[in-house]
Amino acid sequence: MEMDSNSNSDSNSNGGGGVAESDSGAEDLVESDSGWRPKHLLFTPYSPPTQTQTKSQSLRVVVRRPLVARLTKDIIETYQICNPQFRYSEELNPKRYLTTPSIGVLNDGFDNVNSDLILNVNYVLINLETQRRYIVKDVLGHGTFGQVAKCWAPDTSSFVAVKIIKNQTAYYQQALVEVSILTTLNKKYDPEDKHHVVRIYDYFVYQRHLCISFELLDSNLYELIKMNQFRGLSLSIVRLFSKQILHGLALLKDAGIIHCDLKPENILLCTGVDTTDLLKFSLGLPLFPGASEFDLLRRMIEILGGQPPDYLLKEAKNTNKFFKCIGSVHNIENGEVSAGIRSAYQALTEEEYEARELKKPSVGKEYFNHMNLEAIVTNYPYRKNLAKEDIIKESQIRLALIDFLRGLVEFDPAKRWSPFQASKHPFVTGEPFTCPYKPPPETPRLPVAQNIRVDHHPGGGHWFAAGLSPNIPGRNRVAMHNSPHFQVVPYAHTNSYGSIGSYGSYNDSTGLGSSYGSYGDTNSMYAYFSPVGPSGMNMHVPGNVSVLGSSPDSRRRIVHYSHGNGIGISPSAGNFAPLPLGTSPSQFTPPSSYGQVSAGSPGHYGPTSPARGSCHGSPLGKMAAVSQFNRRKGWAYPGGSHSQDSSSTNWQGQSADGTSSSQTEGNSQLLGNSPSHPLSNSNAARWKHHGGGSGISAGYPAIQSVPGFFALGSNMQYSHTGVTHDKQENSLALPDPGDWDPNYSDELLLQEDGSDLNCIATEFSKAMDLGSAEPSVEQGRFSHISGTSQRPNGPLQSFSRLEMGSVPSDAAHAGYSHLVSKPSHLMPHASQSSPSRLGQQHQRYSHGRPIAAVRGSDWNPMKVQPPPSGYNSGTGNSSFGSSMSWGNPGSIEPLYLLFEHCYLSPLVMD
Ligand SMILES: Nc1ncnc2c1ncn2[C@@H]1O[C@H](COP(=O)(O)OP(=O)(O)OP(=O)(O)O)[C@@H](O)[C@H]1O
Repeated sequence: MEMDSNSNSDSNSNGGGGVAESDSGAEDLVESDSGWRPKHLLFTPYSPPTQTQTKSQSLRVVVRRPLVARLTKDIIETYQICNPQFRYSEELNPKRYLTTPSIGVLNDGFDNVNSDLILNVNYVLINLETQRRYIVKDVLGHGTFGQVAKCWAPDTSSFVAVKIIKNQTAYYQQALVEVSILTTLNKKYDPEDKHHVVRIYDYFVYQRHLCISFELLDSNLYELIKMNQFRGLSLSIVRLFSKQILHGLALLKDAGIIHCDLKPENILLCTGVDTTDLLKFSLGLPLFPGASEFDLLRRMIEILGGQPPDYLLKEAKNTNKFFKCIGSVHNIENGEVSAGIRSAYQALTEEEYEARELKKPSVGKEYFNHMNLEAIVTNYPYRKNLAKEDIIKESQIRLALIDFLRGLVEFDPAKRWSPFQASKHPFVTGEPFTCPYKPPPETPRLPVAQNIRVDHHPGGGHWFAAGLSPNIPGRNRVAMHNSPHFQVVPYAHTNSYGSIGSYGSYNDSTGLGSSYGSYGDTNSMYAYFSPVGPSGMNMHVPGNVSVLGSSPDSRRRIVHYSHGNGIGISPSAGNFAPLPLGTSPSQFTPPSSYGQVSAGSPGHYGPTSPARGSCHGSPLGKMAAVSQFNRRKGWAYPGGSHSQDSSSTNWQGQSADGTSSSQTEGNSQLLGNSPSHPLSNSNAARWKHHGGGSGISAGYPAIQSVPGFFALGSNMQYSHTGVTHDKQENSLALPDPGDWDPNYSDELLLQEDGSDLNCIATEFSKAMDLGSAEPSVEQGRFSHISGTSQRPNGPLQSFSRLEMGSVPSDAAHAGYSHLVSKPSHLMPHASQSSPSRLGQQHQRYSHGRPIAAVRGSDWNPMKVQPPPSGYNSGTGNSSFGSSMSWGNPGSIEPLYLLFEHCYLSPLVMD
């Protein structure tokens, strides 16, 4: 072959040369004409080649492409040289599947056995309404709800992350809630993208899968910690993260949203973190690596030196499971706790628990020799070779950290700091720490949902509007839904509640430690809903009452959300449906004995899935569980339930007397003093040190973030009002979980608590018209971004500051029409005029999640008992057990505050 013979020429000298060159051919001609003339050859005057020469020359073109190029990027050309008949066609390419398993067994072969859309590289997702295309390039991650793919959006010449929801009803519906929440947060609460909430760009249905397009972010916190070999992060990074997370939480609080799945995987980084800063200090301590609820509670009581207050224990569902009554509950009859009076409850010992429950509790191993927070933190070995003054400085920061943590994990929700209060802590602000921290009064909150207006976009690529339905056995594509008047109405589970808090992953759910750290306010919200009204949301604000509705027509049904119910958490964040699927176990937890939704478990749902787990079949999961707490708290949820029709698949109006007393922000101020944390509880002392312990074995339930103690943002209360509710007329035969979950039964739902038939807000998603995630472009946004350290390379898209769902009409007004080629659901951030964005993304992804945290040799190893020489210890002691092993993420319980479905994207180094 010509290519082969020429490949021995001096191609190496021109490895990166052009496609074809003719130098050597010319030399040959000269030689053949005049023989060998060594000296003169180089300087022979130029003369145009003769015809013969030209012909000869064309026959001897040398392709000086390097072999590797010819066999890779030039392979098609090479093939054609080998075989002139060869014609390339993209279709001949073998598909590189990104989804596992990749065998199509559902949804006409589009979905695998897990109801995941089978993706391959270059698979094109299309928003059929806008014709916007998303070309799949890679998979970024998996979650309970589906896959997240890195996609190229040709429209905007940018990469985005597209979450492709499993083709199942519950997931679809819950994902719509995610869309609602994020749209609201983006547009209404954080139009300038200052609060570290991921931006949503678009959503649509493709091949029966709801697809949600997000800004592309980077690694998640779990990956970062993992890369650092689970040794924690430097205090400065912890501080930075805390600050940004708290800002995000504060926003959620204002929006009346509770994040129920805080875990490292749900904190995404914006850019690579400067890992050199990891070299200063590390405190990667999983404070509560509980292997079971019992174990978790035991650790919390021991390490924090207290226990939940009696007024909570009195109401908690599972108090009897973990506590024994040792005193009179008289003093707490009215929800009061008298200071100084010994608790009426004492935590069970391991033996007592076993005797009561007839099973041994799973108990994980102990990592610390010191069994209270102060000792653990202060005795953590200092980095070796640290100068004395640095040790003093760091010890001060550690004290601040202890106080900070105390405020976050305070047992008593009445004393627990709000995100805003926590964000002012010296540990976060970097100010000198004067112990104890006195939090400032909570800022007055915005009335929840006030002025929110969500346009209804029935044709907006919606699943139903597109005439599609999820893959529900017995139900096919739903043509009847293909109506402009159709409004997505999820199936109803008005009577479903999981256990309190976010511990669907436990084998035994506890009633403790839920997210009851909220205060009510006196605002109320009405939600109007019409099954037929194509109109937008209509707000009416009578006094301090905000109204969220979808139609003014007479068929509306009204829900009155009162925020005046005192301490207790909103059952549903009011204007959003609860999370029907609960949470997924973090990777950062012990292995779960429950099967999380996994690629290999078709039809199996997460531990708090609609079908199983601690929700007892509840599709509502934790949000609903919270309502149960409120319901039990008389002042939080007065009166009984008055569901109109608990079995209806449609929106169920709620009634309430509206007279519930309010515990307003003022209360929180009063109660929000610096918590004192005396190791007063006798239980703390009673917990034995389980040195070495039994270790964490497979089959342990996953431990979520500590239930309740991290849910700082909650303020919406749900209560009954006297409002009557129109019955939904257009009752659609919407799917029941029994249709798709073989293990579902109504009995299971009722089994939990038959009185809870009108548990709140799962229905709200029915009333929640999803505004399109249409962005607008604002001049200010660009300058803002360039002027701040927040996501400097982040998206330049912004949603309208106006009403949610409004068409992106202000782009032109803002003078940015040149950036928007056409009205777009997608942000224009990655337009050609935004090279930094593209560059950034490239940079981020070409590294394949570029955060690399390499611990220097001067780090304290985590296995430090006794501490290696050269380590300083603040007290001269090492506090770590010799058995401590940090290599197994499964044994670590995170101390991180994380968001589910409202991803924070916090991490840009100052
Ligand atoms: N915008 C994004 N940019 C980059 N990666 C992302 C983005 N969104 C999600 N991911 C990756 O995909 C993973 C799964 O996403 P996500 O948590 O949203 O799914 P999920 O089904 O809601 O998960 P779960 O409910 O189990 O937490 C994340 O942990 C993250 O690694």
